[in-house]
Amino acid sequence: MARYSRLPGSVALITLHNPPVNALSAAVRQGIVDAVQRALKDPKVTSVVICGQNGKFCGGADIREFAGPMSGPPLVPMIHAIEAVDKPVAAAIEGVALGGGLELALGCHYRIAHSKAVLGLPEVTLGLLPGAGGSQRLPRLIGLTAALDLITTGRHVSAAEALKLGILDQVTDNNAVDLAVEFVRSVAGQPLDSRRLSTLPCPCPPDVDSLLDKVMSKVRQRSRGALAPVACVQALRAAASLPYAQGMEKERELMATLFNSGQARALQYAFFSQRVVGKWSLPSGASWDNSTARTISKAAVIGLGTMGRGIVVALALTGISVVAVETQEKQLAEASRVVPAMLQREAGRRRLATPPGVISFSSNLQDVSEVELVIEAVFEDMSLKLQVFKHLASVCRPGTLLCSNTSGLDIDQLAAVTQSPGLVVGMHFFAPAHVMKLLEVVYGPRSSPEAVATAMQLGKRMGKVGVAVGNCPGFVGNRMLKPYLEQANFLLEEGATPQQVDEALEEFGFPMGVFRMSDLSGLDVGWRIRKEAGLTGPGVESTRTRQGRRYSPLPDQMCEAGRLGQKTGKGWYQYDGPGGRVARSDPWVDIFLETYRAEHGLVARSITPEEILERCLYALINEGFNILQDAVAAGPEDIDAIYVFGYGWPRHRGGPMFHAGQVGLGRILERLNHHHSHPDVPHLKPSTLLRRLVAAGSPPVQKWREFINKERVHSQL
Ligand SMILES: CCCCCCCCCCCCC[C@H](O)CC(=O)SCCNC(=O)CCNC(=O)[C@H](O)C(C)(C)COP(=O)(O)OP(=O)(O)OC[C@H]1O[C@@H](n2cnc3c(N)ncnc32)[C@H](O)[C@@H]1OP(=O)(O)O
Repeated sequence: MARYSRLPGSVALITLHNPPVNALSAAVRQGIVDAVQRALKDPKVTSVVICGQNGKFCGGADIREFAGPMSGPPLVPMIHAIEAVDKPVAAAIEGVALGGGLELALGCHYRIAHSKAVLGLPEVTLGLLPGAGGSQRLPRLIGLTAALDLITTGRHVSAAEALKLGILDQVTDNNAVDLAVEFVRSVAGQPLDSRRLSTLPCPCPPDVDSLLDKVMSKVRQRSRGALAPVACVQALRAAASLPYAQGMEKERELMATLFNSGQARALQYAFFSQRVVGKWSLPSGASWDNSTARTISKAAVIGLGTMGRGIVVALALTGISVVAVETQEKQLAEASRVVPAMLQREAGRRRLATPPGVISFSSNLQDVSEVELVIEAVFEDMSLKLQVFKHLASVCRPGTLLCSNTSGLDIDQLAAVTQSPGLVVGMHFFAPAHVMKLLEVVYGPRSSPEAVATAMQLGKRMGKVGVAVGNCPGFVGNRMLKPYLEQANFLLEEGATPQQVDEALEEFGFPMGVFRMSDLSGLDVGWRIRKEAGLTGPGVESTRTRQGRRYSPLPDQMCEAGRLGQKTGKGWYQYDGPGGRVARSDPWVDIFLETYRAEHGLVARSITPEEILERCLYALINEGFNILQDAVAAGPEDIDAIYVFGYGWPRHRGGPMFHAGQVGLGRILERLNHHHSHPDVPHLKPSTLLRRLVAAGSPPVQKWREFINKERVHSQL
């Protein structure tokens, strides 16, 4: 709703009230329409201020309402009516003015903000465009070029930047509502024509068409199949070339297309998933709202390889003092040189002042004795990690939280060598750790709620999307990756090339196909894991069946040939020397595959992109169902957030589990059954949970959590 009050004198104050972010629900819109009418009719009112309750102007249209039928007064005419008022109307912006919130402010004649306010039109991130006049008013206010940047990226800007761009008229460190009231009083009675943005021309550079074409091709390249960024450019083209009314018609048309698209539903689901995972719970019943996190001010990172360096930077950026330990002198010297530069670069990218002197480097593990939390990031080797944990247990003061950045080893085994297993959790970062948003917080059977809460809160401080997951080999992300990689290798055996597989996945929306990705991360990573698991190495027979399952030795043979990926200049592709980044197909790989197939009596067949997607993605999705069944992830949102934020799953496809729902669970089951019955692809046995969901009529993804809990109570899973 919106509250109306008449301030002493002649100013009407309209306060939006819809906690927590004053989203423009039907009731709020109705409240605004009524309040504006009242202000118009009251002859004593000469000017109006619109503000938001609790220091937040407005977080935009109420996204939850998008799922149902529209009700209440529509936003577009409401904002038009405000712009048409013949008494000055100012928006007093505190906290946020985002999406429809900023569009409402653009309909006002003046905008005054607190210096800490944040503004933006992030609709593109929800699969939409600013559909309440924002695509037409903003370029008229700040010019086409700046509007293209803000609207196609959806980025938030500070009040200072908004003032510079011309979005705001004034910024204050004091009370923005008081200033707005004072301001509208001072301009009461002055002509408003030049303040009505819809009546202004759109400032454009002389080469407007070439600018729009350039932005369009950039956006198409960056968005990998996402519709909204393209529609945003089309709407801005309309703003640049058409009168306002026709531009609004185009905005409405584009919005209608987007609004009904599966992509908008997927992106809105992704928005809420990100928030759902923050409300974690453990099988024990401990959860985000009944567990207390410790506030960490001093931490240590052990091991300064690529991961450790990134973690040090991520911690330092939050202002935490970090002891960075590396026992190998050469590695320590390099890290001491490289990490401060990384910190400075990342602080610059985030427009932050570099936190001075918060990192101290050491080669001595004793130096971590005073910290409150340690993150171990040594080489992925269990015996080494056990050694480090034993040492930490003896060096750290009692009560120190001990975390491991392992990407899939047993957290419980590490906890067992310490005196306080309750204070051990996994904090699995993704490379580069200071950039990638995902953090898997891994709890073992003995991890305390306090340890999980602390790791989750620390993740949030670092700007990560933390997802609490159970302890099993590979946790969630890497466990699902295994069957995906396996199918990709099987496809090579059956006749596909690495390029064909990668093209199908990139066309789907992944930034990189599976083989380009393997080349980037290094083929030896998986090789080492397979050797540890006894799947390959000296003494293991070179067959296509290992440990009772179909196995492809192709990646092992690549490693044996010294083709470890980008770092050796050769992998599934060839590069311009070691460290090269541009992948080119390599005839060597074609011959290698042909020879391999001949040796094993395999006849290459033609494989369609559809089969590639089904085999790779349905394998991954099927493992997702197994993970839900095993309660390693609390709900599909957890898996989807992990894949969107850590594994390059295209956000406009929501995540693997959401995608399964979009494709249809019945269809996924049918295709898994089909491939499973194929004599050479036995791995794709559909999960029990998937079968039970289909049997229950394929409920929507939002209902799966409840379904799983019920099934568990009735011991059906
Ligand atoms: C049928 C054919 C029709 C065709 C024509 C259609 C025409 C339709 C015309 C519609 C016009 C639309 C106009 C407009 O352009 C569209 C929009 O405005 S879309 C919304 C844009 N806004 C945003 O994207 C902002 C989203 N929110 C945030 O970024 C953040 O929440 C925040 C505001 C920065 C605050 O961050 P935090 O403090 O960290 O808090 P949280 O993020 O945890 O949020 C707290 C709580 O609030 C919920 N929430 C946040 N924003 C919204 C919102 N806009 N609507 C609903 N709910 C919101 C969030 O989910 C959290 O909820 P909780 O998890 O606590 O339950």
